[in-house]
Amino acid sequence: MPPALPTTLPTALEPALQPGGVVAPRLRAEGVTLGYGATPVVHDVDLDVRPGALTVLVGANASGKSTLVRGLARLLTPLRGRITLDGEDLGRLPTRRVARTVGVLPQSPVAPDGIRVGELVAHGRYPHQSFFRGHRSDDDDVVARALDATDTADLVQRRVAELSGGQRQRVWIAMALAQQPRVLLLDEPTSALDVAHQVEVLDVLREEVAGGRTVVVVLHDLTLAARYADELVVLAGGRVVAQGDPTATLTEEVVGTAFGVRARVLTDPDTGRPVILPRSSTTAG
Ligand SMILES: Nc1ncnc2c1ncn2[C@@H]1O[C@H](COP(=O)(O)OP(=O)(O)OP(=O)(O)O)[C@@H](O)[C@H]1O
Repeated sequence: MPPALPTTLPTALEPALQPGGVVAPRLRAEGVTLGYGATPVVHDVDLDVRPGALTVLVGANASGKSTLVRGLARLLTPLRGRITLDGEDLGRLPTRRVARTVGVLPQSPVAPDGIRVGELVAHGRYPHQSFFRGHRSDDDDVVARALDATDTADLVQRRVAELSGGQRQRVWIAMALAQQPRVLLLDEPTSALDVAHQVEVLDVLREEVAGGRTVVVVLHDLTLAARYADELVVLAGGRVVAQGDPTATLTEEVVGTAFGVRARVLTDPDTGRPVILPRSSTTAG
C-alpha cells in the first residue's frame, strides 16, 4: 500500500443551488469499504461529492475507481461504512428515487441484442416515465439534445452492435445524458474516444455542471483531468491518497506515489492548470 499523502481540504462544500433555486443533492461516502465477496478492494473512503461540481477520479489500474463508482451508484453495498444521499442511507432509498437522482454509466455497458441507437438513448428517459406519466414530446427533445451533444444524431437508425468503439461510447454517454440525473457518474467515458471527441464530451460535462448537475467522472488522462476538474480525487491501492483542487493535488509526488511513474508537472500557460509529463516508469532518479 502506498504511503498516505496529505489531502488538501475539499473546497466549498456548501449546497450548490441549481437553476430554479433547487439545492443540488449531496452524495457522501463515510468510512466506506467496498469489495467483492468478503474481500475489500476500496478501504475506508471518506468522500463528500461536491454538489454542482465536476469531480474527477484518477488512479492506476486496479486502484479501485470503478469499485468506488459502483458503490456511489448503489450497485455495490458497502462492507463497512455508509453512502448517503442527502443524509439518507443510499441502500434504504426507494429504487425509483435513486434511479431518478443518480445516473451511472459503467465502464463496459452491454446493450440489448439488436437495439438501435435511438432506442437505446430513449431508454435514458425510463426512470422519468410511469403508468401515469408515459412518453411525452419533451422526452423526444431531451433525447435529441443528448444525441446532438455527443455528435451521434446521424447514428440513430444504426444498430449499436455495428458501431465503432468510439461511436458506441458516445451513444452510451448520450443515454446517460438523456436520463438527466441530478448526479451523473461516468466510468471512463472517454477511453475509446479520439482527442477531439474527448474534449467535446468533457465540454458537455462542464455544461451539465454549469446547469447545476453534479458530475463524477473517471479519467486516465491526467492533464485533461486537471484541466476539467473542480475537484480531483486520487486513488491508490483502494485508498484516497489526495483530494482537492487539481493544481494543489496533482503534484509530482502524488503522481509518483499513485502511478509509480516519474513525471514533470508543468503549468498550462492558458489555464494555469497542471500539465503532466510522464518521464519514466520508475519514481527513482
Ligand atoms: N467483479 C469483481 N470481482 C472480484 N474482484 C473484482 C471485481 N471487479 C474488480 N475487482 C478487483 O477489484 C480491484 C479494483 O478494481 P477496479 O475495477 O475498481 O479498479 P479500477 O481503478 O477501476 O481499474 P482500471 O483503471 O483498470 O479500470 C482489482 O483488484 C480488481 O481485480
